[in-house]
Amino acid sequence: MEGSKLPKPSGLRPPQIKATKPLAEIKFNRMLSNVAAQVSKPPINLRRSKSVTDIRMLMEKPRLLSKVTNKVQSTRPQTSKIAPKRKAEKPSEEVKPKIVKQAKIPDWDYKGRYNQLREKHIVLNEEHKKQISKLQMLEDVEQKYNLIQDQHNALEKKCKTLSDSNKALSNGNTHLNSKLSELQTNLSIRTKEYEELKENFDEILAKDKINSEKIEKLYEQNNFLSSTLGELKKEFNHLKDEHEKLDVDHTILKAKSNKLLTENETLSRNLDMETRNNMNLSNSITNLKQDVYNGEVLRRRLHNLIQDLKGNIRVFCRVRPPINLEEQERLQCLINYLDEKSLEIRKSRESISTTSGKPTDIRAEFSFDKVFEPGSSQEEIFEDLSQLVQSALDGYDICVFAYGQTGSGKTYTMQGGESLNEAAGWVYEVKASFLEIYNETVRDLLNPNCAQNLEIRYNEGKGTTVTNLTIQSINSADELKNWMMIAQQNRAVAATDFNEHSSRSHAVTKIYLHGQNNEAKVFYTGSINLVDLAGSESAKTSANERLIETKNINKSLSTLGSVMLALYNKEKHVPYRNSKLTYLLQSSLGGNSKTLMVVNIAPFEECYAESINSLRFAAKVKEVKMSAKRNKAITK
Ligand SMILES: Nc1ncnc2c1ncn2[C@@H]1O[C@H](COP(=O)(O)OP(=O)(O)OP(=O)(O)O)[C@@H](O)[C@H]1O
Repeated sequence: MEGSKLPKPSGLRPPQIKATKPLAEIKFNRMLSNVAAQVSKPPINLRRSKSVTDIRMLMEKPRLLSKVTNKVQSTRPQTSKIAPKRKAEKPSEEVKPKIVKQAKIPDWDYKGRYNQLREKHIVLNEEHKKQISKLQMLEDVEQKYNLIQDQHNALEKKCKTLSDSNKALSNGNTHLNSKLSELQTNLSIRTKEYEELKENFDEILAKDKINSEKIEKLYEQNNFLSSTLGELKKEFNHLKDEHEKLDVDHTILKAKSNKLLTENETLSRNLDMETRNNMNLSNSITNLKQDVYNGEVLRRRLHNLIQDLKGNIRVFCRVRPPINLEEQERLQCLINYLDEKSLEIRKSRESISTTSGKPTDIRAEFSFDKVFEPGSSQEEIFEDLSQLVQSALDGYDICVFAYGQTGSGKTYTMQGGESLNEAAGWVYEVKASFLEIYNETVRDLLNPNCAQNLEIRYNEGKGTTVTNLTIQSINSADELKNWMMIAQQNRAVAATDFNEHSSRSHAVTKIYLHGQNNEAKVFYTGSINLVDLAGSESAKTSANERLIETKNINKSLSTLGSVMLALYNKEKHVPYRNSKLTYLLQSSLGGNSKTLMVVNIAPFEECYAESINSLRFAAKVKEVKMSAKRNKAITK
């Protein structure tokens, strides 16, 4: 400053200047060294001094400031709104005066030296100005520094406070840590407990689900039961009403009951008497039943005795009537029915000799067990036949033959009905078989197309049987008739000169009877053979093509006669085996049977010869006597 006020050099020789450093420079240097010494000293109160030495310090301020700022920042929370620190300013190098080394001017050259100094002065003057402005700036900085220092102090205080709080927090933290570990332990225990509880809870949930389902079902049941209960309540009310009514009735009935009880006691006494009477009656019934059975046994014995007395072979004669106008116009024999057992037969009047006036034909008289006139009915025939049926029911084998020439009425007679005796505690099981013998061959009339062989077998104990023969159970007379019709339709039918539908075979209907008396615990087995014989006309009257049939028929019929005769003569050998018919009927023609022969004759004169033959044959049969033995009664 002083330099700027230096006087202008005169034209004189410049004063001698010692070769020492200029004064300003020396001062300046001194100042700098002071500043340096101050800086190295311990901190000072910056406010106290505003000297140039302090300037040096001030130059150092940014560094201190930055240190303080850094400390404050490290203690201060990040959210502090303090303005960002200013960039520390390095001590400017421009402070040092830039002295250009110049060529050494000789001491004597004052002017030169003056100029040189002048230049230096100018430079230093400028430098001074700069330093002044910088000083000004430093003063500002100082103010700021003071402000910052205050802030720093405040911050330090705060920092201390914070440190204290930090310590307190640290202590708290330790406490909290111990608490935390405690809590963690608790937490693990609680977690375990929680897991257990969770498991329990899950179990409970599962149970709850099941229970919910059960509850739903129970709800449904409850609803159903509620509705049922409602209905039951209604019913209950209804029943209650009825119960009340019944109560009333009950009272009335009780009164009646008491009355009846009294009556009952009286009746009870009477009943005891009745029971005693009933027991007496029951005993009487048992005795009577026994009497009935004994009477039945006696009746059977007597019946059989009568049948025996009548003869085991009985012969009926039946004369059939002309059945239509044409037959009525035909010439007829003269038949006199002498009584119910005999008849006389002869040719019509036209046969009487015109010369002698005496009949030219043979006059014949026959006696039988019964003679049935043309007007007699099936019922009349059956009335007599039924005695034999009764014998069959009593355990005898019965054989009923219808003998006679073709068209004489054999089949008609055999088709008569029958009734079964179910009286006196007897129950009968009836079966039937139907067969025919045609040209010595046996055929099942219920199974005419049967391919199997039907063979007749005779067994001494069992009687005669036919292999593969159909034996049909019969439940009523109508059923039997029905089967008989079927069998009749299946018979071999062939036309003959005498009867268009004449049968050319022997038909045997066998009815098997099994009688059982459950009270007496006995049963009998008997049978009825209804034999519809083939026509008995002689061979000469038959058509040629039927000759073989006729021969077979006549052979079997003559064998039948021979068998009868042998039985009549009590011959040892009876020729049953000579024909299928006699072989089949062996057990029914022998000693253990009762036989009825119905000889049928036609009333026509042209049949006279055959009628005489038939009547003679029947008369012979009538002579045969047999002693029939009843099948043994089997007691259960
Ligand atoms: N007592 C009777 N009353 C009424 N009609 C009868 C009587 N007997 C037989 N007839 C009738 O005479 C006819 C011949 O009778 P039926 O066929 O019974 O003879 P048949 O001797 O059995 O002959 P065949 O040997 O050819 O079998 C039949 O039309 C039958 O109805």
